[in-house]
Amino acid sequence: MAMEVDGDGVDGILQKLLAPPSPQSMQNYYAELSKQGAGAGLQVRRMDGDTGKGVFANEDFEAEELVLREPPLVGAQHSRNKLARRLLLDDGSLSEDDNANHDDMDADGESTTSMNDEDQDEMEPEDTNDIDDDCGCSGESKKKKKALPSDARSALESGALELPYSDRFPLPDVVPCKGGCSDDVYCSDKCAEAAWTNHHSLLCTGPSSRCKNIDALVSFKEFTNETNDIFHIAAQVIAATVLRARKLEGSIKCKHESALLKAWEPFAMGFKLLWWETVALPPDVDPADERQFRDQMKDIAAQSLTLLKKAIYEDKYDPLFSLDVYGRIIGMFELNNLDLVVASPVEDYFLYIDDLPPAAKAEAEAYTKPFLEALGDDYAAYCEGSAFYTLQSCMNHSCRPNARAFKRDEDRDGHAVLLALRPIKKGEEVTISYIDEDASLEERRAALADYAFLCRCSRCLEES
Ligand SMILES: C[S@@+](CC[C@H](N)C(=O)[O-])C[C@H]1O[C@@H](n2cnc3c(N)ncnc32)[C@H](O)[C@@H]1O
Repeated sequence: MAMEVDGDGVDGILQKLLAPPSPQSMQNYYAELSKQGAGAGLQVRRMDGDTGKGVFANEDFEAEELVLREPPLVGAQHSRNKLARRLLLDDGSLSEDDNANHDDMDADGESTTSMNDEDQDEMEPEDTNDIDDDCGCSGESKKKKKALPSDARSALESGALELPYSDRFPLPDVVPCKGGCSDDVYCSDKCAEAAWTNHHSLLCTGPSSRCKNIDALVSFKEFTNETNDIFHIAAQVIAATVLRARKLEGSIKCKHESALLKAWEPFAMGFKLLWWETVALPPDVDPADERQFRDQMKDIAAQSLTLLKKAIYEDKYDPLFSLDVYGRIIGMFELNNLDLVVASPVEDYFLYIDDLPPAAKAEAEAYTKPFLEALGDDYAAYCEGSAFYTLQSCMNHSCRPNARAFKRDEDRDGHAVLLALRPIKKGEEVTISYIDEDASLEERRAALADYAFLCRCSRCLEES
């Protein structure tokens, strides 16, 4: 059945989905966000020249003052991190509970954020604020592990053994997915409900899923895990748009086109370039093979889209499922996302034991040592993912930034948190650094190549 269109035809709607938002719609959208309390004290404005839009202070901020705290629009834990954690659990970890809550970015838990530019082969977190770069990710364990004696594991599981001082480290509840899949778990019913309503009901592989072809969805997820996590996020964007468009049609009798465009609005605001044309050429690819490399990336994206379409395609929203839109969603994420790192409560527990006075430590370690040996370096495994934030993603880079992403003690969830690095005056642009700004001009330029622009900040202009 052909798509029922309201007037512009399928190509016209596709063009509207791909077009940058008009200054008026942008102003209305961000003003509405601000009314809802997001980014009060900030204003998004189009910049002079070709830098697109930027974020400006609408009030004075003191040094170290909170500039922005906002929830993610979409995000996911890296599948490699998830799989590694599952292996870790099978391998005899303390309890499945330590994996709770972090599979979804709305979850509670201590986390750090940083601008992310990782490629499919580079899963290292960069610049994770208050956590060392050597993150001890469970996928990269160095210390040799020792199998956990089975009696120790079963004693813990049956409740016969309680680890010393563990009552001081209450682990969050694990809320399973509403649809019955085992792909995701949540920290609360609210969190599970929000993900279900937003995107997960269409992307769930469990018995109550609203996806019409679960086998295809499973194939899509397997393909994504093997190739690039970014496709999980692109699927979330598409599913969220479809679900919102359906709701809008139901509630205000919007025709398909208007419902689709309205549902797409939050993503329409994001800065978008075609992913395969934007990614920086990896150092091991000969520049002479650049075209071939980009075509390969495009081909992988096309394969993943074919699988996703088999699972959740709706002909009335056909333009949303085009390769052009898919490539720009991925490009938007690649250029704008933040890394999110959630520290494991298991690490806090072992550090606490390590810090006990000698006698108490020796007594506690009689119980904890086999568990620590079974975990190896993974005792400190973080939950890592990345997410897209509406306002933070509008912030331009500066090699002399006046704000930075940082988690304070009270920021124990997946929100992006930005603090002023120095006093910021009303009317001044708020900027963050996407890279390590302590590097030389040449190194900074090389690092920013991943973001596909030549920096025109005041420092680069001075130094060049
Ligand atoms: C995360 S977005 C920032 C918001 C963006 N200006 C917009 O219109 O949505 C990153 C993009 O903004 C532009 N940009 C950010 N910082 C810049 C800078 N210092 N110099 C030149 N362009 C910059 C580049 O095009 C970059 O790819």
